[in-house]
Order: sequence, then structure tokens, then C-alpha cells
Amino acid sequence: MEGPAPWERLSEEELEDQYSPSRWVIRRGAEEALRTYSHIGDEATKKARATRKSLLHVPYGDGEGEKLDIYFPEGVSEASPFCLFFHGGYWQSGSKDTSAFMVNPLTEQGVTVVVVAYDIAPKGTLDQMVDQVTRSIVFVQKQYPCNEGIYLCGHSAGAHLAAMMLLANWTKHGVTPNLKGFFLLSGIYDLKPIVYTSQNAPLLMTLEDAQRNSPQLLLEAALTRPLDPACHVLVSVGQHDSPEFHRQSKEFYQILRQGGWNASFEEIHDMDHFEIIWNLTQKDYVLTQGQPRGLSSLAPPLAQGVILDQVPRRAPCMELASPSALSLPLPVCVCVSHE
Ligand SMILES: N[C@@H](CC(=O)c1ccccc1NC=O)C(=O)O
Repeated sequence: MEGPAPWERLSEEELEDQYSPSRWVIRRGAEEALRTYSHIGDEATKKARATRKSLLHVPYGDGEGEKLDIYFPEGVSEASPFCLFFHGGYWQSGSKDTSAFMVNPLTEQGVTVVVVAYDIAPKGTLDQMVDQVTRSIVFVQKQYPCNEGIYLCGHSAGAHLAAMMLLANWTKHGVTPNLKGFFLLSGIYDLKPIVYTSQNAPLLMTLEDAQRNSPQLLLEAALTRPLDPACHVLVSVGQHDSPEFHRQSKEFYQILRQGGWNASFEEIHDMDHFEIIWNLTQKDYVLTQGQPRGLSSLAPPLAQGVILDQVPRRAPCMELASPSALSLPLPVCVCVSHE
């Protein structure tokens, strides 16, 4: 019989503290950190929308909140790697309209960036958000079947949603996305401690809900192995994230390795929970730059295609002019051969 989990030994106040990321920032006060985070997200999104070719508020489902923004790299008319971003905010705050953090540096390097909205609480439940994220990826794969890899990037609660995709059952959606990498920043992978914090007030998660939506617990119990052994998972945490956030990331990384995943772990030097994401607006940041540890190191296609500027072609593609019933000018390509 195993003993209590480390978080079960914490008092209510300690647990609240550990799961309040803004209390752990070192260069500013908690409120100022949250304000700066919103401000930088806001500015980055305005800049991305003003300077990049984009398709905004594209529906990936029938729900009012089921929309995504697509930002294209300059001059790339057909296939490219796709980075899908899922914002954080404890599943109860944040918006795609203020989360285009990495759009400018990544599109500059030939990556198409998709910023996905999902119904935050209290409108959405965890199960619904996971389903929405799944369908957003299916949508992108169907619209862009010749993508050169889909890379999921999530921050905090968004890293949790991205991590749930390691367990997604794609067969019922009729398409298996070309997932090449996961980029999980300061995430939460075991939701059970959250049930006992004030963060759960709008979420109304029961322990069963938490269990069903915890990638850590699901992977521990899973008998499945990664479909694509080349798909890389980077689990990353800020040096100034709380000890519980560190523990969650390290344990999740270990579970991934035990399950046969091609995973790596990185503590980002001198970054707090918010800096880890707002620095994605910078081209020379460790996570957006090239070698050895940035997005490019996630998988060889990005490393070769994006950073070394030789976008590899998986298969010959043809562009179709008018792709979908959505009557959006989406560039869709059709694979005419497979390797
Ligand atoms: N109330 C939280 C807010 C928070 O955790 C947060 C805010 C913006 C983006 C991500 C966050 N954390 C996890 O999703 C805090 O105390 O920091």
C-alpha cells in the first residue's frame, strides 16, 4: 500500500499557496505579474494581427466558443509545420484574443501558428474543454492534411489540455493528426490537488472528474504505448515555479519515459510561471530560438525545416482554391502520394 501523495501532506493554506503561481514570482508583486501577463499577451496579439496574414475566429465546431485563429508565415502557401497553442488561466480565465504570444517569432521561422479558444469555466467543464481541444486538432488536420507536423504547445492549464492529447482516441474522429511534438510549459498533470483549492470554485470538479482528466494518472494506468516513437514531448517548468509545479512536471516526465515516450525535461533558468510564456514573444528566447533546446529541438522536421530554413516536403502537395463549406479562403492541400 502506497503512502499519501506529497500534496496530501500539505495543509490547506500550503496547498493554496503551491497552486497559486502568482505568489511565486520574484521580480514583481502577484497582481502586477498577472497584469503584465495580460498586457504582454494583448500587445503580442495586436501585433500578430496587424503584421501577419491570418484567419481569425475560424469555427472548428458548432459551439459559440469553438473558434481558432490561424497565423501564417510569410510566403508559405502550402505545407508548413503547425504549432497549436492552448492558453492557461486555470481553465477559468484567458482567451485566444490575448494569447498570440509566440506568433511573430514562429511565423518568421516558417511555422503556422494556431491559437485555440475553448469554453472556460463556469461555461465549460474539464471534459468539454478536453473534447474541444481534441476537435480543434482534428479540424486543423482535416483542413491542412499536408501539414509538416502538428506541434501542441500549452501553458499551465493549457499544458494540461495539450497533455491530455497524449491519450486521445482519434479513431472516432476519422483522422489521426500528424502529431510530431508536445511543448508543455509549467503544466498541471494531476488535477486531484486542485479539487482542494479555491481554483476549483468555478470548475466544480469532483475527485472523479479530476481523475478522469489527469494525464498523469491516466498514463500511469495505460497499457498503450506511443503510436509514433518519434513524437517528442518536452516537459518544461520555470525555475521560479512553485515546488508543487516542479514536482508535477518531473513526475509527469518520469511517467512518460516509463511509458516509452520520447520525452525530455527542462527547467527554464530564472523564469517564473508567467515569464516562461511571455518570453515566447522574443525571438532570442531559449524556447523560441533554434538549437539546442528551443521549439526546433522538439523534432527533426522543425529543426531542419524551421531553423535551418530548409522546409522538408513530406509529400507532393497540390493547392485547391476553394476548400470548404465554411467558405473561408483556407489554403488546403491534397497529398497526392505518400512516402
Ligand atoms: N489565480 C492564478 C492565475 C493563474 O494561475 C494563471 C493566470 C494566467 C495564466 C495561467 C495561470 N495559471 C495556470 O493556468 C494565480 O494566482 O496565479
